[in-house]
Amino acid sequence: MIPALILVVDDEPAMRRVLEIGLRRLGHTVRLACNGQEALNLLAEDAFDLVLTDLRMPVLDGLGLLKAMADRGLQVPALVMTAQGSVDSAVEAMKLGAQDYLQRPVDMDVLELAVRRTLAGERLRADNRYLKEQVQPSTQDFVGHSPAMREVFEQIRQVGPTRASVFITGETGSGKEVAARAVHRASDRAERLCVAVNCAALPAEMIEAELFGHQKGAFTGAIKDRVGRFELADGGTLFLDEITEMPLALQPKLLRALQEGCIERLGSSQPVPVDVRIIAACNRDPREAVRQGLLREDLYYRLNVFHLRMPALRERREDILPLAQHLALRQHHQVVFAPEVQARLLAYDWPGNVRELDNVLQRALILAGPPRQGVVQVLPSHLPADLGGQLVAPPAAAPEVAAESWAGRDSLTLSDAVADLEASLIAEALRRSGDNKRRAAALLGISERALWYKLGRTRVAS
Ligand SMILES: Nc1ncnc2c1ncn2[C@@H]1O[C@H](COP(=O)(O)OP(=O)(O)OP(=O)(O)O)[C@@H](O)[C@H]1O
Repeated sequence: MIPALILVVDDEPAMRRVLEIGLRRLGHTVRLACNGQEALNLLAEDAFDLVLTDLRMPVLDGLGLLKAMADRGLQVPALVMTAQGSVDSAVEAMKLGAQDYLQRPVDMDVLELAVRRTLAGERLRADNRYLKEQVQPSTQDFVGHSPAMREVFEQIRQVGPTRASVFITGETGSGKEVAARAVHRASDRAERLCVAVNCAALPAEMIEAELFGHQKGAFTGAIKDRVGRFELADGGTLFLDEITEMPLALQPKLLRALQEGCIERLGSSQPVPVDVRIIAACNRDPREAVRQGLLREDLYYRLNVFHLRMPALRERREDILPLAQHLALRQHHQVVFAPEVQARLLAYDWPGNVRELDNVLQRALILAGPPRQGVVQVLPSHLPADLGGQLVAPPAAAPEVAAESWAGRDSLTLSDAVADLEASLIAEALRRSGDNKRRAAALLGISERALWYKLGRTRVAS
């Protein structure tokens, strides 16, 4: 459990003392106030994690305190203590933002549970706030039908339930974060958080505080205590994306945290135990980064217990169309791709991988306009001009090539020439698709059925 700073507000000194002792025993730091006004003064001075308040008090009562907190935008979770039978005031308090209410006399076990639940809820909200800063992939969707992706799924199934650190490599946008979240979901930590940190997205000087948290006053601007992502991920998984971008000076501290299972917030020398599984990722060869002195070798070995390689999208072209459908559905669109669109999507090399496919699709959905009868038609004009156009269109050199071959021909009839050109394009499409008829048909911009028909009547060797 994370030790929290709790403000206890009660006008009865004996009750304050009992609560103080009980909460301290649970490892929390406790401050005391004897009415709402005093509480407000303390709230202005410190960053509290939780307020536990009585309702009936002189000067400013519990409801008045909750209202004043809301008016001042103080988002500290609050628990209220009510006298037995006073359900109305408990309801009133909940309406004013209290998380829960406890009946007096307060049972210490019930209090412990309520505090735990409230702090965990607050952690979850804090984590969501963090994660919203990043592109948050939908957690349940991990599409892949290709043999390469089936292999990835199998590896995740095997390594997921272990505690092993996983190192994911793969080109940008190939789905390393989606894979990391899938590993987390396949583990017995799935109920806890998977917290992501992109080491390249954060300024170097901020990474340390983000990871380890800080005490109030640890540096200029540290106006309150802050829990770091290590602590947020306690019991769960910490995903360190672009690990080779982590400042070299910080890497020994990370290694120590992994070896010792505890961290220290900046500005504090008190070790905080954390139970975190680490998944790291990078889109370059990590051994090269080690050779270049960007990634410490000892850290690399610690992280790379299990290596997972995400294949580039062009290595698994059969995933392109199902992924495109899936990404469109994510935007709540049912789509139909014109044959030429399919061909161009399949022919393109996707250096930005699934993310680039997603971008192309979002653009296409905008250009395609609203759905008709629930379906969006994506046409070639909705794709960027430079996307995959090179494959199906005959290359600029084609006329000369054709002209040469025409010279020695017996027949100059147009239908024979067109049939020959068609046959050679079909042969090329089959070659490029590894004799996969469905993919070859898409490359040619015709239906698979039409391809089978043409194969039946042409001289193409399939
Ligand atoms: N197999 C997949 N199924 C569904 N969506 C995917 C898949 N792979 C990637 N995506 C989507 O593509 C986008 C990029 O994926 P992700 O962020 O996991 O890539 P990455 O390899 O971590 O990228 P980077 O190297 O830039 O950090 C996300 O929107 C993600 O949801």
